[in-house]
Order: sequence, then C-alpha cells, then structure tokens
Amino acid sequence: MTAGSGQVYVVTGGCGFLGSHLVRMLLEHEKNISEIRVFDLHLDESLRSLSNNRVRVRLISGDISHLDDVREALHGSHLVIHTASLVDVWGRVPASKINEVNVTGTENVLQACKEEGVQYLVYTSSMEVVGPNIHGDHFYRGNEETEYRIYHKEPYPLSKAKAEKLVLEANGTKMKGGKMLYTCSLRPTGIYGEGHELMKKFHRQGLRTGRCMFRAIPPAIEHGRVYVGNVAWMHLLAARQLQIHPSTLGGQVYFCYDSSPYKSYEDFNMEFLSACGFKMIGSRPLVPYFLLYLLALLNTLLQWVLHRFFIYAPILNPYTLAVASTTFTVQTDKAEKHFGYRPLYAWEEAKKRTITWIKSLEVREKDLKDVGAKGNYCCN
Ligand SMILES: NC(=O)c1ccc[n+]([C@@H]2O[C@H](COP(=O)([O-])OP(=O)(O)OC[C@H]3O[C@@H](n4cnc5c(N)ncnc54)[C@H](O)[C@@H]3O)[C@@H](O)[C@H]2O)c1
Ligand SMILES: C[C@@H](CO)CCC[C@@H](C)[C@H]1CC[C@H]2[C@@H]3[C@H](O)C=C4C[C@@H](O)CC[C@]4(C)[C@H]3CC[C@]12C
Repeated sequence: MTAGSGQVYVVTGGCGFLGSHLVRMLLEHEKNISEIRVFDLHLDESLRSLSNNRVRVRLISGDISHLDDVREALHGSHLVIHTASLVDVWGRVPASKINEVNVTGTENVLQACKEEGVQYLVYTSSMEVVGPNIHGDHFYRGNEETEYRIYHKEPYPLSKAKAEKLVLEANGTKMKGGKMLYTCSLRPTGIYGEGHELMKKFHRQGLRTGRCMFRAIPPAIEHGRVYVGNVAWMHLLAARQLQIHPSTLGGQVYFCYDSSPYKSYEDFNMEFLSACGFKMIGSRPLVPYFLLYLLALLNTLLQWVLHRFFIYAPILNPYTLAVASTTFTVQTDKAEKHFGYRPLYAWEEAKKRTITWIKSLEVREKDLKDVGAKGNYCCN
C-alpha cells in the first residue's frame, strides 16, 4: 500500500462512537488526505483494515492526558480533530479523571499543536457547555447567539466548557516559526445513530420489560438530537474550510444540527424502537415528577453508599433527570453560512440506518442466546 502526498489528519478519540464514524466519513469524502492517524486509549483494530491505496489509516495507542503521547501522534500532521473525551454524567469516573482527560488532554493537544507546528484544530465540544442548566431554564430553538443562564456544576459539562474556552482562546496564537494556530469548536446536541451506547442500554432495558417503555418525561419537553453521520460530516467540512477561510471559522463555535425532529428524549428514541415492536406506555408521565426526583436522589445515595464495593451508576440521577426534563433545542444556520454545511443525511435516511442497526443488535442477541442454549444442552 502506498500513501500519497496529501494531508495528514489526526483524529483523537477516533475509535469512539463519533470518532469511528468520522474516520469512515473522511475516508469516503475527503479526497485531500493521505493519512488518518486514529489516536485513542482503546484501539479498535477493525479500523486498520479501512486503509486503501489512497489513504493509510494508522492506529496510535496513547493517552491524551500524556503530553508526550500527543506530541508524538501530531508530529508531521496538518490538522487535528479532537473528539477524545470522557463522556460521563453518571458518576462512573471521578471528577479528577474527567478533568484530566477533558481539560488537561485538551491543553496537551493545544500545546502539541504549537510545538509541532500543526496549524488547525477542530474541537468536538457539546451543547452541554451551554445547557440545560439545573435551574430548568428552557433553551427553545436557540442559536449560537441566544442568551442563556449558563451554570456548570457537574464535572462533565464543566470540563467541556473549560476545554472549549481554552480552544477558542488559542485561536490566532503564534506558533514556532511564526505560523498561526486556528481553532474552532463544534457543539453537538444528543448524538444518535449506529453504535450509540445509550440506545443499546434503552433497547436492552426494553427487552427486559417485554418491549414496553414507560413514559417518565412530559412529551412537550423537546430535546435536541443530531445524527452521528451529520456530526461527522460537519467536522469534515469545518476541518476543510478552517484551512481555506481561517479568519471566518477561527475562534467560532457552531451547534451541530440536522433535520431530526424536535421531540422529547423518550419519544425520539421511540422513532426507532417502535420499528422493533416497542410500545410507549402512557401519553403522560406515569410517575409524578417529585417521585422520579426522589428516585434519582435515592440512586445518588446508593451510589455513595456502594462506591467502596462497586460502581453503581444507573441511568437516572438528579442531573440526567434535569437534562431530560428541560427543553434544549437548536435552530441555526451559522454552519451553513460560514462553511456551507448542509446535512448529508436526511432524517428519513438517518432513521432508516439507526433502525437497521438496532435490528442487527436483536439478531446478534438472538444468536448469542441460541449459542448459549446449545451450550447448555451440550453440557447437560
Ligand atoms: N454522545 C453524545 O451524545 C455527544 C453529544 C455532544 C458531544 N459529544 C462529544 O463528542 C465526542 C465523542 O463522544 P462519543 O459519544 O463518541 O464518546 P465515546 O466515549 O464513544 O468516544 C470517546 C473516545 O475517546 C477515547 N478516550 C477516552 N479517554 C481517552 C484518553 N485518556 N486518551 C485517548 N483517548 C481517550 C475513548 O477511548 C473513546 O474512544 C466527545 O468529545 C463528547 O464530549 C458527544
Ligand atoms: C429519565 C429517563 C427516563 O427514560 C431518561 C433519562 C435520559 C438521560 C439519561 C439522557 C437525556 C439527555 C441525555 C444527554 C443529552 O443527550 C446530551 C448529552 C451531551 C453529550 O455531550 C454527552 C451526553 C449527554 C449529556 C446525554 C446523556 C444522557 C441524557 C442525560
């Protein structure tokens, strides 16, 4: 295999949910690159086989919180897309660790860019750098200019906000040799699509309750969602255009959006799960909010009691309840205006792909069960 003389892109967190879609997207749609360096703590070996005559996919095992690892990965590259992050709003990981990966890791990427002369950095931020806040202020069809009472307390949104600030402040700084560093930040809302871990959890949970989902959140609460393929596409375009129009994109933030419908978190999930025979029970929440909140508090208490023995991190806690119960939706065309972004996948296509993936999970689970049953039969 020969690598051409195109650009070298580094994708940190390239083996994750978004990262792996991004690597595939770059391979398919970015003609100007000859090497993609996939930097991750946990490597997905299957990505290696994506190399082709034009582009080499190089897997690099490293820790974003170690400057030496990052420096080495960036050496001789042209652009970094920094998606690596610890995504945890359940208390699975200590706050100090989240900070180390999300904030120190980003500092390291910036430092390595400066030392290695890598001029362009696209950062994957999150809607969570804005909200929803825990006061329950709704952000209804807002855009990048909408005023909002930003209030961060939880380690994950706090770390993403700090990291984004660092990235934006670094835009325009002079690097070794006089070159300038250009940065921009993309803020996805809740990403969905093939490989979405939380969707797998809801699906598994629903199978246990006979394909019944129990409504907990009022259907009028809108939660912004965006298809992973469109988030990846937006990263590709931002990376391309940051190099062509650095003064337009540099230092800017962009919400990630597409034509996915505005719905509550639960109703949105049902768009896919109902195609697999799942039913939503209740047109209104089955449990009053204060009971749900007590349950969420109880989970926090149990987490604290049990933390010496194991990590108890259920989906529901006061923070996830607050996020799910507060409207946060975006309506903007800033990315279209600044870099010509239009969703690559229409809603119907995104939905079809996500349903196909969920159905494939069912087939896989059934196969596993069958193998298990055969195994039992042999042993008995
Ligand atoms: N999933 C969402 O709904 C969502 C929404 C908005 C923003 N985001 C952001 O998108 C990005 C990708 O999220 P995702 O959902 O794909 O998460 P993910 O957990 O699937 O991917 C993150 C990747 O980062 C890697 N990583 C973690 N710690 C690392 C370290 N110390 N060194 C190197 N690599 C490390 C992980 O191994 C993983 O492959 C994150 O920055 C996240 O904050 C996600
Ligand atoms: C009360 C439950 C009954 O079914 C539903 C709880 C749902 C929550 C677990 C999720 C609701 C909104 C999600 C978050 C949102 O989509 C955006 C995010 C930003 C991203 O950067 C990280 C993930 C997340 C915080 C995401 C996490 C899960 C929810 C809180």
